[in-house]
Amino acid sequence: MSASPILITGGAQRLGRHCAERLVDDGHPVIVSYRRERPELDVLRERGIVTLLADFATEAGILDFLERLKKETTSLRAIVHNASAWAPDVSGPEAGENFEQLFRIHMLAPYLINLHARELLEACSEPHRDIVHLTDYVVQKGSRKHAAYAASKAGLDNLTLSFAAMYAPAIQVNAIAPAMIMLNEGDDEAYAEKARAKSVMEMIPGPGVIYQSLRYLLDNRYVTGVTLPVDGGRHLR
Ligand SMILES: NC(=O)C1=CN([C@@H]2O[C@H](COP(=O)(O)OP(=O)(O)OC[C@H]3O[C@@H](n4cnc5c(N)ncnc54)[C@H](OP(=O)(O)O)[C@@H]3O)[C@@H](O)[C@H]2O)C=CC1
Ligand SMILES: Nc1nc2c(c(=O)[nH]1)N=C([C@H](O)[C@@H](O)CO)CN2
Repeated sequence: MSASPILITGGAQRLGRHCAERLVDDGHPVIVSYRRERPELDVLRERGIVTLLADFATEAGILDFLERLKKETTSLRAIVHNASAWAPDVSGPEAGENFEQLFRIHMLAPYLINLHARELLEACSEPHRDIVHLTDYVVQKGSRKHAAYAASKAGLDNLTLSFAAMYAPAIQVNAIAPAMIMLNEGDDEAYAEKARAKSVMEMIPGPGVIYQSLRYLLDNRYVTGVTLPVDGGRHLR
């Protein structure tokens, strides 16, 4: 019997892409969802990664993705909810739509995918099945410029508890809460220096630390309903 794939949403770039490639290196079949076509996706396809188009900005987009996911596979080893928009708050008439879009990407998509793909996880013949939510350190603290983003990630963090209780013991459900893992294009040295100074580890570690955390959750048989902070000790500053 062939191994069940691991689904990573928003896996075309940065942390999701790094995890997808490392999982393939470790021998796992992988499915990634992507929103925008780009040449880098061909590199993933050449490595055997299945790529599925998905836009979680609308409920229809989420349900359409689920339909195509079920045509692609009959089982899943794990789901990693990584897709995200780090959209700043806006004022004026677009504020409500911005909030609702972040709610759909960070909360409604994981909620509906967890509900509708439960049967795929239960069909996995391996002993471990996992759901992992990528949240954010700001869930604890709020954010002056990304309040809607932080609130929707806080909702995702809370869903970790409910799904962990609902799906135990068959499926473990946990969250990873990162802070400053990778700079964005256009961030300058002054921004990087400020970012490094926010944690006691004083570094910008890169995506390897997220893969290590994901690997830990995938391999562990007794951890569920927890949020694993990966933030360089922000609370100690
Ligand atoms: N990077 C960091 O330092 C930190 C990251 N995190 C969290 O870790 C996770 C990964 O971070 P990072 O790699 O930086 O994330 P990115 O900002 O690179 O986003 C990941 C993917 O989400 C996809 N996405 C965005 N909007 C939608 C949508 N409407 N529908 C479907 N997919 C969408 C994008 O797809 P496409 O590219 O195809 O448009 C993108 O590739 C995220 O959940 C993030 O919030 C938390 C704290 C710090
Ligand atoms: N979806 C995303 N979420 C976050 C990103 C990002 O690029 N995409 N970036 C951050 C920052 O690195 C932040 O941790 C430091 O300013 C947070 N979330």
